[in-house]
Amino acid sequence: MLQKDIEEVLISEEQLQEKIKGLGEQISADYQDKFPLLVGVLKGAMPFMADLMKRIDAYLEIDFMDVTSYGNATVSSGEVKIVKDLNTSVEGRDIIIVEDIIDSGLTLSYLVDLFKYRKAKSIKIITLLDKPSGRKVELNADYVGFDVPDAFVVGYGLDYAERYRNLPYIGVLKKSVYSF
Ligand SMILES: O=P(O)(O)OC[C@H]1O[C@H](OP(=O)(O)OP(=O)(O)O)[C@H](O)[C@@H]1O
Ligand code: HPA
Ligand SMILES: [Mg+2]
Repeated sequence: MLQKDIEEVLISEEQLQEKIKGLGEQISADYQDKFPLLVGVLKGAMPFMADLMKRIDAYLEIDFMDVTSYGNATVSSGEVKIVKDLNTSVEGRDIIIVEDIIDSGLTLSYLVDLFKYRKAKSIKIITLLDKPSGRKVELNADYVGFDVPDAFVVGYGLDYAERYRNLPYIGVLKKSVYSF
């Protein structure tokens, strides 16, 4: 049913799980002697966060922030709004921000500045997808799953107008779905 709106499957369910296993192993090794706080950025990062945390073999805590800047559009409004803040203090903590995608970079640069201001001890970024062609501010992740081309992608947490988050793979949306 949903598949009729998809132009092309970019990353299959199997490819996603294989990559996430590898990312989990890297983080396990890097944080063996630490006690990181994983901050999932809602709503998009929810499936990635759930799968990733199960692949990390280290003591950790999780928390979530809900920020939004796209609304129902395919380009960022440029204004990042906090819809829900953390319940946990970040002061003195090793923070790992967990994102589904870096596109313009505006969401993450806002969060990195916020956590610096709140005196985090260290801040690292893990993103499942990176779209370098979309960047409006300079920003690089410490751990990246896959680079994606200059197209609006959906699935595995990523939405268009709140839909398609429940697709189990990453796909490119048909242009006819959002330009009419
Ligand atoms: O690098 P950027 O251009 O800032 O784009 C990336 C952000 O945009 C999307 O979130 P969105 O604001 O759509 O909220 P959502 O996760 O609830 O869909 C996505 O999930 C990232 O958080
Ligand atoms: O390509 C995208 N798809 C879904 N959400 C997004 N948020 C930024 N870029 C994207
Ligand atoms: Mg969105």
